[in-house]
Amino acid sequence: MSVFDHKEFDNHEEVVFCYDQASGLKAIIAVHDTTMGPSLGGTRMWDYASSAEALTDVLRLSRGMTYKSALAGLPLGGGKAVIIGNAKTDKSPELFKAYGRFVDSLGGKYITAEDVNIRTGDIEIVGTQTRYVAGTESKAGDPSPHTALGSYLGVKAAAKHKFGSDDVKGLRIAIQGLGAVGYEFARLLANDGAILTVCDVNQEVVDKAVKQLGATAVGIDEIYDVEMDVYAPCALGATINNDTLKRIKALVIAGSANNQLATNAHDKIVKEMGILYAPDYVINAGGVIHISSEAANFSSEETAGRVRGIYNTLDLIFSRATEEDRPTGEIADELAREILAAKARGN
Ligand SMILES: NC(=O)c1ccc[n+]([C@@H]2O[C@H](COP(=O)([O-])OP(=O)(O)OC[C@H]3O[C@@H](n4cnc5c(N)ncnc54)[C@H](O)[C@@H]3O)[C@@H](O)[C@H]2O)c1
Repeated sequence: MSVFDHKEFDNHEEVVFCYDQASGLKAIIAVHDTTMGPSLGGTRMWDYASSAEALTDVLRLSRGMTYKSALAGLPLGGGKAVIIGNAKTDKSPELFKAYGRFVDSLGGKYITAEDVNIRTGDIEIVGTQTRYVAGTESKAGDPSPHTALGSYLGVKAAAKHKFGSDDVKGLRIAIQGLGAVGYEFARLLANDGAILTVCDVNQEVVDKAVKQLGATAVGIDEIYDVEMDVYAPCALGATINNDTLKRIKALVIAGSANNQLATNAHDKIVKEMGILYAPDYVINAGGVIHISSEAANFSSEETAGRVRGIYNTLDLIFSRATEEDRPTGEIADELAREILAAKARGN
């Protein structure tokens, strides 16, 4: 089957298959859309069962980056790359150098950064072969605090629409995952008087949240059953699915995780259940805003202002979804397409 007939093909501008025999590199770079600017998106390393699975992932993820950056108001397009391989056994300096040469061959159409299983150290090696890298330790650094801030503001915007006030004091928030983003997100909410229930596979961070944030700890499978106003997925993808929706009692879903909905159909299902869902790529855009500050030369004030803008973007999405009685994810996609169309027309 050709890429053009692939179900996830969405007018991608360029899809590059990268192979380097000496290092064993097998990667796919997908540049989805450069209407707004050069495409930016992380590189993911995953032991895909097949190259077809890798292609599906990179086509879908690169399209998501176009929408994410457009709605975050960034002068950047959407791209993404996947390296096919086992992150524990297949990484080598030669592999990342070979990959860097492929990134460089695109002449700046694609700027790469970290994603799942890729660390800043790996990107530093890529950066020895190309200047089209972002999110390195020596430049923008860790995006997680900005992702946490944007997600916290997203909860406030959702609370305003669902509960009539964006004050989170007294709101019962169930947080799944207390990692780089989740812990800071929890801290911001606890500071405002939210009542937290948390879980993580790492007992150390759970104990810390209990002690420092006054959170209640539950087991990783119990999180779906607790009494909550807001469910905040901050760990895994696809936790909003047919099974968990039978258990989640929240009226708001707002968290930092990527790909929260198991399928696109769950956008409509949560709406019909009366749950207000903050579309994942909108609420967690703080990270890409942070990383793009390097590629787009934003000052730290401008970056922070753009992260704060996530509140207004979600406010707009929630208002339009209510007025038109439509799912929030559908509205977010539509707004992103409107931004791209206006730019293409030169407005
Ligand atoms: N870091 C960013 O700036 C950023 C930006 C956008 C989106 N995201 C998304 O936000 C989520 C969190 O990112 P992060 O950077 O904090 O990652 P992280 O790896 O630092 O934290 C993830 C946490 O989830 C925990 N976890 C794993 N499996 C779990 C389970 N079954 N139940 C509960 N907890 C579990 C881990 O122990 C870890 O503490 C991810 O989905 C990520 O893709 C992160």
